[in-house]
Amino acid sequence: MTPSNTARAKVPVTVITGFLGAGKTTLLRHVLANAKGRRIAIVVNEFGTLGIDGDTLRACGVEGCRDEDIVELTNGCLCCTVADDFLPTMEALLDREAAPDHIVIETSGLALPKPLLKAFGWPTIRTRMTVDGVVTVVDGPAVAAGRFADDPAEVARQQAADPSLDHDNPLAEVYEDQLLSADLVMLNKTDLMTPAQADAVEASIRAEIPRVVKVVRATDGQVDPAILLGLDAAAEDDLDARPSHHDAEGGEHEHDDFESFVASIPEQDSVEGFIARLKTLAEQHDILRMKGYATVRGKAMRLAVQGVGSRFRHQFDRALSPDAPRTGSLVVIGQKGMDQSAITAALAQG
Ligand SMILES: Nc1nc2c(ncn2[C@@H]2O[C@H](COP(=O)(O)OP(=O)(O)OP(=O)(O)O)[C@@H](O)[C@H]2O)c(=O)[nH]1
Repeated sequence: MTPSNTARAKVPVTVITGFLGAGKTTLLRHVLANAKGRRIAIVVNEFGTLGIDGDTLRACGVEGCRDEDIVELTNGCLCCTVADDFLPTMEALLDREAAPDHIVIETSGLALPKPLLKAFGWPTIRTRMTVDGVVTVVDGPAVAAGRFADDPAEVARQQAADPSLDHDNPLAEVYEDQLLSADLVMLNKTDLMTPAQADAVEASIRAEIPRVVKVVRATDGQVDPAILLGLDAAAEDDLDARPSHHDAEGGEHEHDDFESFVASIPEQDSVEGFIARLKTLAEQHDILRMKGYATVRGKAMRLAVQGVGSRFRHQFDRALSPDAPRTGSLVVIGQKGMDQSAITAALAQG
């Protein structure tokens, strides 16, 4: 049986990765809205315990996106919970009466894709699925603003002190590992960039990856799914071409460079005042990501809030039941050592 026939006997899996807030869920909603009758199962992995992404997808109201087709794995990165969570989840999807035509896995924004790709070598799933491709979503403006770049002087200083160290910037390591595993890179949020900035970011992406990968530019993940699904990469058999900062450590890695917590939000007086306070908090505490829901005095709808760094989007997304508590919750994700009590106290103000 030729490889492509063998691959056809397997359910194709697309891994969507990319740093916190790059636009993975937004892309996923777009793929689902344009599934063209394909039965797509979704596995959503969250770093925090509040399943915001799964909730966002369920709210998308897309015909091809049934609740039972969305599997949420919260509280930990798939790359660390492969044996406990990931494998049983994938086997359960395959054992369904009507197995999906395609499975799409959205990793957490802090996941390192390579350990996940290795899991597809496990005997129980190796003969039944193949990694059709790894799609890495890049937050273009964040890269343009140097969010993941190392300070060259600092790296030189550290390397002078310890030649084996290439950098210890946890943001850069995660970002680079997510690029190094890619079959296709989606340079997203081009609406927030000049063409020259997008060109520079694309050049930096290509310089980072030691092989030719396709780079597509997008806004709100609006890329034809036919470009993303059907790459036929069999990435599980191509691991050597996808180096990782953590190969040297035997593939083991922790996420103790980052932390997340869920903060309760009392009813807010106004949307404007609430968002302005969130922006200030994100800047003061270098918060990487905030996402969740709030209630606003006099409003019968729930306010969905999404923050990437100090950039926020919000919308009233669904009606609140009259007897629902007038409180909200926000997942806050940052680097280790962020002042959780100060952030919690600031968010506790109405
Ligand atoms: N301006 C702009 N905002 C975008 C674009 N794509 C996504 N966003 C916004 O960026 C925020 C994060 O988008 P998500 O799709 O939730 O990002 P994510 O990668 O799934 O985030 P995590 O799962 O937390 O890592 C949301 O407010 C989106 O509306 C884009 O192309 N342009």
